[in-house]
Amino acid sequence: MERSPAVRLTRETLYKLYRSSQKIAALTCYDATFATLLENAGVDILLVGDSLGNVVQGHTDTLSVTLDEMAYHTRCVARGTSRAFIMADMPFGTSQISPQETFRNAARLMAAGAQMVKIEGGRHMVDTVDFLTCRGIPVCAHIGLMPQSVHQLGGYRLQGRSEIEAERLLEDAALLQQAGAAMLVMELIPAVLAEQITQQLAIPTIGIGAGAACAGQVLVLHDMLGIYPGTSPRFVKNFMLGAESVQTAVRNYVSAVKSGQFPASEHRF
Ligand SMILES: Nc1nc(=O)c2c([nH]1)NC[C@@H]1CN(c3ccc(C(=O)N[C@@H](CCC(=O)O)C(=O)O)cc3)CN21
Ligand SMILES: CC(C)C(=O)C(=O)O
Ligand SMILES: [Mg+2]
Repeated sequence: MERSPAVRLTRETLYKLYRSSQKIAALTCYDATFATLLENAGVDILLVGDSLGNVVQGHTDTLSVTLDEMAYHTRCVARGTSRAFIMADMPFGTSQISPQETFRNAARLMAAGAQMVKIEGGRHMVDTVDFLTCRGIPVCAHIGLMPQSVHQLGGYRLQGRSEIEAERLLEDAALLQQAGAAMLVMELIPAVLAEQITQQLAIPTIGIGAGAACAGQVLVLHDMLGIYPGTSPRFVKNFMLGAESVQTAVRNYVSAVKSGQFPASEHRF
């Protein structure tokens, strides 16, 4: 039975895709026009990413993006959609102090139209994930390369290379799921590790630079349209090449994710 069009795609619908082994297609989105386009092209999750610091604001990292800015872009995306699932990033500095403060900040993004917030961090975010989840805010955890920690990590580098690092990420994933995380984004980790983590978990994993075994994939919109200046990371594919319109490019991305064709071996580590 089709739900009424007024009802937004729910987390249960995403879980249904996951349980029936259908891949979840996600893209970042920052405004109403693209929100409508992506929704009509079949994108399951619109992520209002703090990557807007790079692609919208022209910064070289995501660190200066504010909660007000995230709420503004979340409102723009929400107005452009009627059924897409909207996830919003908690920007740098809004989830680090305490679970209480994080809840207050996350509530702003939920009020702006998000159905779930995403928080960068491993085991040290367990209390926060539990606090939010118990109080009605679904959380997507984000491990591996955490761009908000770029100065700690020493660059946008592949994570989980050594056995010790890989073991730690496996444990982080299990702890975050146990704390109530509804989904898990894994960024820039070896494909075999992402596969192991995906198999270990009962919640959907969404990969970016994490191979094809994840339950879903996400890319930055401007990267997959080939319009972000500079050289792209290895995990990016330009879907505008050979496509006659933006709509077609996005549709091709959705089918490539659903069929498991993307990411191919040249996009993995
Ligand atoms: N436009 C855009 N796309 C993104 O994917 C993105 C942003 N902005 N802003 C926030 C972070 C930064 N990200 C990045 C940035 C650079 C690399 C990168 O250059 N990676 C190289 C080296 C990997 C390695 O071998 O260690 C690569 O080839 O993928 C990866 C992720 C991901 N996020
Ligand atoms: C790349 C995705 C996962 C993200 O966090 C963002 O766009 O900010
Ligand atoms: Mg982000």
